Parts: sequence; structure tokens; C-alpha cells
Amino acid sequence: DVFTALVDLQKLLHTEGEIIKTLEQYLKVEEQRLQKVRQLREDYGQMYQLASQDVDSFLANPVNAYLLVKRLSSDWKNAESLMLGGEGKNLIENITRKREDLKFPDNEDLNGAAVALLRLQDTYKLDTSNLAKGYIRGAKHSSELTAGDCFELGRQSYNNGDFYHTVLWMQEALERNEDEIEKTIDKAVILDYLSFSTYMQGNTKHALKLTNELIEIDPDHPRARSNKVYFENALYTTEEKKKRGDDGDVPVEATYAENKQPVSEVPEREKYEMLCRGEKLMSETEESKLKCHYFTNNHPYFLLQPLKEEEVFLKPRIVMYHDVLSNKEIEVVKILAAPRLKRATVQNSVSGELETANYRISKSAWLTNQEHDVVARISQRIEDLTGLTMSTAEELQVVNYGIGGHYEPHFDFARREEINAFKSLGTGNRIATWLNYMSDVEAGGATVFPHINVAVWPKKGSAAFWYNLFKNGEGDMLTRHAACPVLAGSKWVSNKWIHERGQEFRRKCGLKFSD
Ligand SMILES: O=C(O)CCC(=O)C(=O)O
Ligand SMILES: [Fe+2]
Repeated sequence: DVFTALVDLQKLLHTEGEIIKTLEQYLKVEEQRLQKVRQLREDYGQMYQLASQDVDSFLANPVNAYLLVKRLSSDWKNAESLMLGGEGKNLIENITRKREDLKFPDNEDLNGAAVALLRLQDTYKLDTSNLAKGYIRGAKHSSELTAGDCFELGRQSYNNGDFYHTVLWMQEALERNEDEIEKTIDKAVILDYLSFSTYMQGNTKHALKLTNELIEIDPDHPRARSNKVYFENALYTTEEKKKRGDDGDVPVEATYAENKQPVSEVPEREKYEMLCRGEKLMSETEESKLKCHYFTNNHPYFLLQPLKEEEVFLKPRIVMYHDVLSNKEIEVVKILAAPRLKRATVQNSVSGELETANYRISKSAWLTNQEHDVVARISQRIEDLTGLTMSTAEELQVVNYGIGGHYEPHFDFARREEINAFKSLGTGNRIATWLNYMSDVEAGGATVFPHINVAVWPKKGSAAFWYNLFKNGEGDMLTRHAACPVLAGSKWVSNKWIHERGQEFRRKCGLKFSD
């Protein structure tokens, strides 16, 4: 799970440093080795020349005879091992197998990184060729991708059965391949993937054209000819059907399905992505009702140092507080959590078991009030600000999202049917959520509420707070929210999930669906 948090990517940079050292060492040793090989070639050459001048008299000399035999037996054995062996094997063994402190990503990690990039491409509507140039929203963030890199993204998509992205990236690979002087990938290999995926996307005509191109550059390609026949037949059948007035089931032009979600999910999904991109969906009138003021909660701590409270939405009431955590407190929390970050889990709604899921990609750790004064202080501050007891709240969850890290729309509370959720805690449902933003995020990473058109942008030191349950204990469906994928930078949050038990005299219960 290397791809889920920035801290892990830092470890990979360390590995990269070690790889550079190993390569340098390898070059040095190899150059010395080649020098020895060159010397041997010289020695053999000299002797051969001497012998060739007069073969008979050369061989008549017993020393020469001996040397010839030696040169072709033990000397050649040494030469052989010099040529075959090389230091490479030892050096590679040393860096990969013996070094436990080095982290190398595996195939699953590579796939995860590719999927993350493709998710960003979709959510933020990034253009393939701009992305390949390293441009993210106009600003150049990274180095360019080679044709080979684009091919690799396409291949990962292909292996995931995602032909839409395969076509996008193979096309980009093809274009880049044309311009490359030192080719990073073979054109025929790209065409092979591209033609098949184009067919799978419903564009048989174009798939056939690409296959013909492939046959032109590689007439003996193992699959191209049979594919050609197959595509021709498929096209013929469609044309025939058309003639018969039967409109045929294969669209002639590609219609790339943008969204693979079930129809019922599309509106939420679209709203979620629009909000993530920063599109404003809330009306002016709704926005004009929101206020900002200084907040004291009649507590001595905040009377001395009032907090800025900003209303983000009224029903359900979502508020933001600014300058809640200091940079020093944030540093302490990050340092405590960093060595314990693990891939975040979600509760299976049927079994109540915790498991990892692709709709939540981040790393998290839990901190208790007992382990550090700063953690206890944060808990106390939340209690003072909300008036709710922290004695039944969950521990402080610290979360780090890497590039592409996200949490798709969800509720923080358990629905009626999720009977097993929070059972072991014995503190009731999650009545409210307190979310601390512990970093600014360069791009992306908003917390969005798609059903009420709200987007909250992370700001270091700020916090968001809302009730998940109505006063009568029923869940408020409008609190459904998501963490948008991080487009650039790294996002740190920490949250306190506050539970029902113990709040009886703090938040008056009611019969109505009201907050
Ligand atoms: O990170 C965010 O912005 C939201 C996180 C969240 O919703 C959660 O952890 O339940
Ligand atoms: Fe949440």
C-alpha cells in the first residue's frame, strides 16, 4: 500500500538514493572488469599474431605449446567467468534481498499508483496529453511522461479491464512514440493493445484500421492477422444488419462511457466531482444566510481567546472554526501518528468487521489521550467547544491522504440496518463529527457534502463540526459527505467521532427530526 500516504513515498525516495549509489558502484566495477577483458583480448591477440607468423616453429617451442594450452583452458575459464559473472548479480542481491530497511513497491503498488492517477484524471477532468506533459491545471508539477510511461498506464488500465483509459493512454503513447528519437516502447506493442481496446470500446472500424497498421509494420505478428479477420467479420455482420433495417448492436463511432456507476448513483457522483473541482453549486440566497462570528461558548478559555466560527450550512448545521490547533500541536500529532499509519479500514455493514476498501484510500492511526498531553488537550478543547462529553468519543483518528487518496461519499453514523456497527463500543451511534485540518492542500482534497452542495476546503489549523443525528436519534441523510482525491500535495486531518452515550444532559433529546 505504498501509494496511500506521502510518508511512504518519502521512504521510496530514500530507496531511489540507494539505487543511484548502487548503479554508480556497478559502473565502476564494470568499467574495471571491461578493462580486464580488454587486456585479455590484447594478450590473446599478441600470441595469435606471433604464432601466425610461423606456425611450425612457434609450436616447436614447448613453452609456447604449454602457453597455448593454458590460454585455452584455465585462462579461458577465467575469461569466461569474467565475461559472464560481473559484479551486477552481487550488487543487485545486496540492494534487493539483503537490505531490509529499503522499501520497494510491488506490482500491486504500481497498479494502485496508476489507478490513483486515472481517478484524478476523471475527477478533475485532466486532459491526457497535458497530464503526460506534467501539467496539472496549467502549472507544471512534474516531469514529462515518456511513450513507455504512457504505455505502462495503458497496460495497467488494460489489466484492470478498463478499456476507456487503455485507449486514452495508448493513443498518447502512440503520439509520443512518433516524436521520440530514442524509443522507449515498440510501436507494434502499443498498436496491439490499442486496437483490441478500441474494439472493446465499440469502435470496430477504427480497431481494424489500427490492426492494418500493425500488420504493415509487423507482418508476422502472432495475433494481428486473426484479429483482422475477426474485426472484418464483426463489421460485415453489423453492415448487413443495418441493410436489413436492424440497427446493429455495435456503435460505429466510439461512445466512451464516462461513468461506470449505476444510473441511480450518477447524480450524486457528478455533484461530488463538481464540488471537488471547486464548482460553486450553492445559490446566492442560501449563501447570504450564512454568518461568521467570534465564538466563546461562555467558556473562560475562549473568553480570553475567542475563536472564529463560520457557518458553512444551516440545515444540517455545519460550522468551521479557525485557528483551533497550533502548528506546534499539529507537529506533535503528526510525529506521534507517523510510525503507526496503516491503510485505513471501513466497517462491513453486514458483519461489522473492519476491512480495506478502494473507496477509502488513506493511512490512519489512533491516538489516546493518555499517550500525550497534546492529544488530551485537543480532546478537552473539542469538549469545551461542542459542550459534548469526550468520555464516550472514539480516540483521535489521524489520517494522511497521499496523491489520489480519497474517501467516497459515506455517512459517519450507522444506519438502522447496520445493527452490528459500534456494538462492541457500547456507546451508541456517532452523534457528531469533529474534523481537524492539519495541513493545507496544494490542489484537491476538499470535504464535500453532495446533497447540500457544500465544499469545505482544508486549511491548516481549522476544524469542521456537524451533528450526524437528529435530536430523536435518527440519522440525518443530508450529512452524507466525502473526501475528494488529493490532486497535489499531501492532506492531513484528524477527527473525533463523538457518540450518543453521555450526551443526555448536554444535548437535549427531542421527538422531532430537528437539529
Ligand atoms: O478527510 C476528510 O475530508 C473527511 C474524512 C471523513 O469523512 C471521515 O474520515 O469520515
Ligand atoms: Fe466521514
